[in-house]
Amino acid sequence: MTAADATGVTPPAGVPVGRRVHVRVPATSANLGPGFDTLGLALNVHDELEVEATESGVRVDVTGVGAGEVPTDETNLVARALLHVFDRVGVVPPGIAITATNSIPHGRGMGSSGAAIVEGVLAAKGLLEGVVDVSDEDVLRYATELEGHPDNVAPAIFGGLTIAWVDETGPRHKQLAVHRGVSLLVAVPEATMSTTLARSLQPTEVPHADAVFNLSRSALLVAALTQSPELLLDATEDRLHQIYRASAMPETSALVAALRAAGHAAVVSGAGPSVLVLASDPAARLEAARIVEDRPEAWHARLLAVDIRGGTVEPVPSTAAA
Ligand SMILES: Nc1ncnc2c1ncn2[C@@H]1O[C@H](COP(=O)(O)OP(=O)(O)OP(=O)(O)O)[C@@H](O)[C@H]1O
Ligand SMILES: N[C@@H](CCO)C(=O)O
Repeated sequence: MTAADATGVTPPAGVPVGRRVHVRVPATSANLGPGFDTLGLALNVHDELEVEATESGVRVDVTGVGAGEVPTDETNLVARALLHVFDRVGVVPPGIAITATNSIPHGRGMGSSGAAIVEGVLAAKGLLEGVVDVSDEDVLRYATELEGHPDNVAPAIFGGLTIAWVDETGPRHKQLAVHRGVSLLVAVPEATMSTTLARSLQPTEVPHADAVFNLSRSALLVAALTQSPELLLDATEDRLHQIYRASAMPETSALVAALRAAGHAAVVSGAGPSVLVLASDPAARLEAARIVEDRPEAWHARLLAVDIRGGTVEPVPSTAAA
């Protein structure tokens, strides 16, 4: 039983020490050309982690991407997201031990920060099972509060293609299945690009004609990705973000231009510097991969698929003797 505090309000019971959850979250590619801060696609590259409620403190062990680079205390982005949820639901957090095995490249435009945030939020949801209900809509809300825009976190949570928007109630989403003819290529460079830097290059106002241009292309893109892949080249044109960021990533800009000149629907993936190609058939994807490999710069051409499952959290049975 939980005792009432001095105000007479009964605080929620805490999370039992020893409870463990397993979390798996996909990489994402946001914007998809014209859908700035709106469209996103989940990719079949995943971070996985185990999170345990402990007596005290926050400890993070990282294997794979980010090992030796990201913080291993409560300032780690996954830990921050987890603690944010406890704060929002008004439950005192237990100690936390996070063991992460990461595969999503950082700062490349494959949604690593959005994935890390969703990892922390889903871990909190799993640890809070039976204590406080955290719905899928809450997961989207808490993740967007930290990421600042919903276009990466929505596909990381729900999988597939997502349209995300924000109204007076908070972030919302619609998930869609991608046409089976669409195949994906992501060209990943050595260089990184911080999303914060990329966003600082955006103007606060754009010409009305450019806004109309992007409205038409983003509406068309939803049709192209779900029904009519032959329209992908026209549907991935953009005037709202890529031109403003091009000077910060000239090699990305040159690769997008070369691929598009050869008829491939290439766009900057997220805030860059990776390039996403939405190919309308597997042969076109291989031709695009050859263009990527022929560039003078070092690009890693990754043939990927759409993740349709989205982020998951599962309880890990206790190994302690009953
Ligand atoms: N698994 C993780 N654990 C801890 N910190 C992470 C993790 N993944 C990403 N980060 C943090 O997020 C930063 C990258 O975020 P940033 O938004 O700049 O790029 P991105 O999310 O990879 O790309 P984009 O938003 O364009 O898709 C990393 O440098 C690191 O500080
Ligand atoms: N919509 C975001 C995606 C990257 O986080 C941007 O382009 O800034």
